[in-house]
Amino acid sequence: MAGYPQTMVSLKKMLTSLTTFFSTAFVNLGNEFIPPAVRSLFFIVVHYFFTPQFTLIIEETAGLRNNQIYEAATTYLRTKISYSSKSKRIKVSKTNRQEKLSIDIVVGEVVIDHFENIELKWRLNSEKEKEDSDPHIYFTLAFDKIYEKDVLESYFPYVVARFEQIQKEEKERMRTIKLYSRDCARDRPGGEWVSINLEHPATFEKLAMDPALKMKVKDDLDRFVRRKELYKKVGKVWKRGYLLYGPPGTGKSSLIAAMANYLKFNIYDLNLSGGRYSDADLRRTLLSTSNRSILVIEDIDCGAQLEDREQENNSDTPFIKFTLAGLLNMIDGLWSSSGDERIIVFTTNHKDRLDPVLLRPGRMDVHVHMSYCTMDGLKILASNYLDFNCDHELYGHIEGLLGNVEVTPAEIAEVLLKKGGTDRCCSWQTCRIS
Ligand SMILES: Nc1ncnc2c1ncn2[C@@H]1O[C@H](COP(=O)(O)OP(=O)(O)OP(=O)(O)O)[C@@H](O)[C@H]1O
Repeated sequence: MAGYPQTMVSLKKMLTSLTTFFSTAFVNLGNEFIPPAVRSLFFIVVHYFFTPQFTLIIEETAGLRNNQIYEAATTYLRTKISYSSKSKRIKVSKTNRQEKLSIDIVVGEVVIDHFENIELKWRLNSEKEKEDSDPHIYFTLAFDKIYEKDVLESYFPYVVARFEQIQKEEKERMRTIKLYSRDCARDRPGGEWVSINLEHPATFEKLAMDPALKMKVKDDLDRFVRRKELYKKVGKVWKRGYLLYGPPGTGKSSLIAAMANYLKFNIYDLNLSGGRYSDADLRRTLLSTSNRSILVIEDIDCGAQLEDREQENNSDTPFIKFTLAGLLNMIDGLWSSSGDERIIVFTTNHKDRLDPVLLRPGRMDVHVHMSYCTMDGLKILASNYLDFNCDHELYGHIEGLLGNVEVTPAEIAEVLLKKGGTDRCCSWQTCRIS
């Protein structure tokens, strides 16, 4: 209470004592005679009149710098506006780059927030010193005086933390995902990473694959990104390996794009058959990938370029052909010192050709079988390409056909792409799986 005038302290004590006295007396005397509804009304009135309110003023700047609380409140209160019954007007806007409407508090409006059991009334104010001067905009925050310490020591840090979290999420949403591949035209053996923006529209929702498997992959990714502390605790490199296997055209590349879009991770596409790498080249290549990324090594069964380590005789530079196991050991070694939140995805059309040692957990933790099209997959494709979302009389017939033929989602997508856009119902009737 240091810094408060003595009269304020006495006033506070008196009001608090009065509140306590009236409440106790009322409880003791009234419990038997007064109906509960009247009793609660009494408590509201007592609380309203006898608990002193305290108001804080939060200006836009603190000296020459921005006031962090003001900035945090502006963002934080947007998440509270719709819940506040007191707001009669809100500001709404949307630019053509925004997906959603953004809403803002309007000058003069009150936004109510609750923190633990404290009710907090925010109000945005505007004042002009002179007719032609710029308006002075500031927040006031009113609450019961008894919670002063809680507001200053717990509520404000909470608002700032929420603001930082919202900002982080916003940044993640806006992040452009890059697809890196090797530019082998450069002088260096193995080339350099060059990037383009990944504009692959694949999402988990649009992928034609077994719904349970899709959910399993999504859950696994969620668990992986949440478990930073656990990986640290058990001394494991924070990485996860996926093996996607299945015939060509079943959506392995599409799944990788969906994973990148979902996690907002960049993709590094390492085509080992396209470059000639010495040990040092490969190490440099891997070290120049960033955290929060997916390293893709496609078609790992195409072993011609991944035979046993051997040195080529006809060159001064020791170019080396790698075994996959050698490459993975190198990755483990490098990432154990510099890699965080890394995903490595291998694809193959022939899982059976891979050395079982490579398939063990820790190397390839999750095996995902991308299969020929099933009825569930077909319905998703029909919805993607024809906006067709209900059952169709032909579905029974198609299900029978799918049981007898092996057709990839890519093949079906191709047919639907040709048919889509015209008369949808008619085109659906004429799609044939042959
Ligand atoms: N499961 C799927 N869901 C939705 N679309 C798919 C699926 N599989 C294939 N497609 C469509 O077919 C195209 C080719 O598929 P994709 O390249 O993902 O297959 P892949 O299994 O990676 O083939 P490959 O083994 O030849 O690389 C995709 O761009 C997409 O339009």
